[in-house]
Amino acid sequence: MRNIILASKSPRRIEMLKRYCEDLKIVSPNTEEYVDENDSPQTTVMKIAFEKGLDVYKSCADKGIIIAADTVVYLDKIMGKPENEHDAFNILKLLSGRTHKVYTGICIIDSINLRKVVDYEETSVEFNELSDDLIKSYLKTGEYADKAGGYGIQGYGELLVKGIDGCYNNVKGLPLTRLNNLLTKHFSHKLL
Ligand SMILES: Cc1cn([C@H]2C[C@H](O)[C@@H](COP(=O)(O)OP(=O)(O)OP(=O)(O)O)O2)c(=O)[nH]c1=O
Repeated sequence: MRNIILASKSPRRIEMLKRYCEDLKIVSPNTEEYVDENDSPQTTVMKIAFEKGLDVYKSCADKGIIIAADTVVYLDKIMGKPENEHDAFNILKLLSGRTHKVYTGICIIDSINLRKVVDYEETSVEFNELSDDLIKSYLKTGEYADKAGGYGIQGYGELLVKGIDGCYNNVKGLPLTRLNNLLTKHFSHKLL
């Protein structure tokens, strides 16, 4: 049985993958998340996921299948985690009453057989009209801080969302179905 190594410090990614990998090894990547203005959101998340995977490939003594991911929100521009509460307020104002895309890039590296696959998943998320009062109440929960786009669909952020089209887990930061398909097709490994 090959080691599965998650290159992430995201509590959501850890929780999601742990359900399928009892002996999951977790290694935090040490990378700067640089966004090139000329890149599409799809290219951006794949590049950053690859950088995270490569960093852990270089630093981790254990060999196995390394999985890394990166999530951004896209509406008119690429949005990562808000810098502060004010930034989060402006992002949520922009998302209010509109449909945005969430992209998660996945990078899988087999450090034994030296194979690598990079891909992404896309989900559309429609937001309710958000009053300034609702945004302020939401920000008070503090949930916005470590989330792309300043909200968490799996938390109080569910009240901001009118509907989604596509993979729910992709919005939470790890598209499990796409990951399982990639693992099965390219690495002969099944999550279940
Ligand atoms: C939109 C949205 C994002 N998110 C999270 C998923 C990601 O953890 C985070 C985006 O940040 P990322 O930079 O993708 O990941 P991270 O810094 O949390 O973790 P690591 O780089 O160590 O893997 O936003 C939610 O949890 N719920 C949501 O609804």
